[in-house]
Amino acid sequence: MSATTGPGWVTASAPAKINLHLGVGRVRADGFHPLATVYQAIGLRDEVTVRPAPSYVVTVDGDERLPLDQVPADESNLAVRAAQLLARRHGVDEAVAVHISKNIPVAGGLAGGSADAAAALVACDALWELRLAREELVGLAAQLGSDVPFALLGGTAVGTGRGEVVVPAMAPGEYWWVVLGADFGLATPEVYRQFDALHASDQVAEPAIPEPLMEALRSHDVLRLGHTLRNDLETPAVTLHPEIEEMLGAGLAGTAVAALLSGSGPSCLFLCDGSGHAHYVAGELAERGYGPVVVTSGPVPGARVERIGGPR
Ligand SMILES: C[C@](O)(CO)[C@H](O)COP(=O)(O)OP(=O)(O)OC[C@H]1O[C@@H](n2ccc(N)nc2=O)[C@H](O)[C@@H]1O
Ligand SMILES: Nc1ncnc2c1ncn2[C@@H]1O[C@H](COP(=O)(O)OP(=O)(O)OP(=O)(O)O)[C@@H](O)[C@H]1O
Repeated sequence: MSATTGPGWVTASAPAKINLHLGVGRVRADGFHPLATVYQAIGLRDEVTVRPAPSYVVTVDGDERLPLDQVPADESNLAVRAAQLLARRHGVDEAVAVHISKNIPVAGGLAGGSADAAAALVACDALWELRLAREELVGLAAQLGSDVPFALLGGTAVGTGRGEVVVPAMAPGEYWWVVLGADFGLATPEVYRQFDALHASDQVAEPAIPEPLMEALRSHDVLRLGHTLRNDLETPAVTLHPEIEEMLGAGLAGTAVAALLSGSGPSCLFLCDGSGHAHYVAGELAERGYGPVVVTSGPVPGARVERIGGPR
């Protein structure tokens, strides 16, 4: 199929994700770790625009505080891989130019590449007028990366398997977060390898979702949620980069309800009691020279079409 009608371009957005709980089990035979995680999509988001082009190309702009030159500008970019996978599966022989407007820290543990892939899937679905069911897109998403299905779903959700099996969770109300970026990145596989090294001689329990956390979410109890946040990758990440410990402590000294490493790091998250409190904590961090700092809230919806231009 090569479309000659339809939209001229499509822009989709995709949110960053955080893990309110990241329980990690012993590495599986396929090299992935079994997870029991609770994801939340937050307001910090990238936008991905696709338009027909003679070949696959990618351009990037966005928040100038980010190392935008570290986002791959070739076919290794996860958004391009998403577009190519969708085209291959549905017999589309048209290539697209992909433009990413980036706000999510790169290699920061906030699943920015996964967000871009999810946005590219929904944008290309609209551009090529495929109108696929969400479940079909979720199936493709899982082939692109463990975090990509959640980037499509959004909200608050429980993730199992290697993180790709996602089920919405009951979590009414909103939560306010301060996201503190680092001036270095962390490679996810390296952090998982460090987890393995630290647990080489332990019994690693099967990961499970803690009921007190789910109860705190159901009753929208911010203080209780703060007591139940946990990330099994925090110690491995701190072992690799001890300065993360200082970053986490800085938010707590700034009176955050709780501090947590985001995913595989190095971004740090501070749970706050409302918008005013979050802006206060962010101000405290910035005053002490920490940054970049972003105030955001969650949950928000997953990847979705924002604007459509055209016709061709
Ligand atoms: C840390 C998290 O962000 C938490 O949500 C994810 O587990 C990472 O998900 P992701 O970046 O989408 O990861 P993938 O692209 O699927 O895998 C990249 C690499 O991370 C490691 N990996 C990932 C997921 C998982 N459950 N176990 C792993 O060990 C593997 O070395 C894998 O080769
Ligand atoms: N669209 C993209 N945006 C950012 N990085 C990308 C993208 N596509 C591929 N990458 C590569 O993926 C690596 C990880 O980037 P990403 O920003 O997704 O990290 P992350 O948030 O730590 O990932 P995760 O939390 O999913 O493990 C980058 O170093 C980069 O080389």
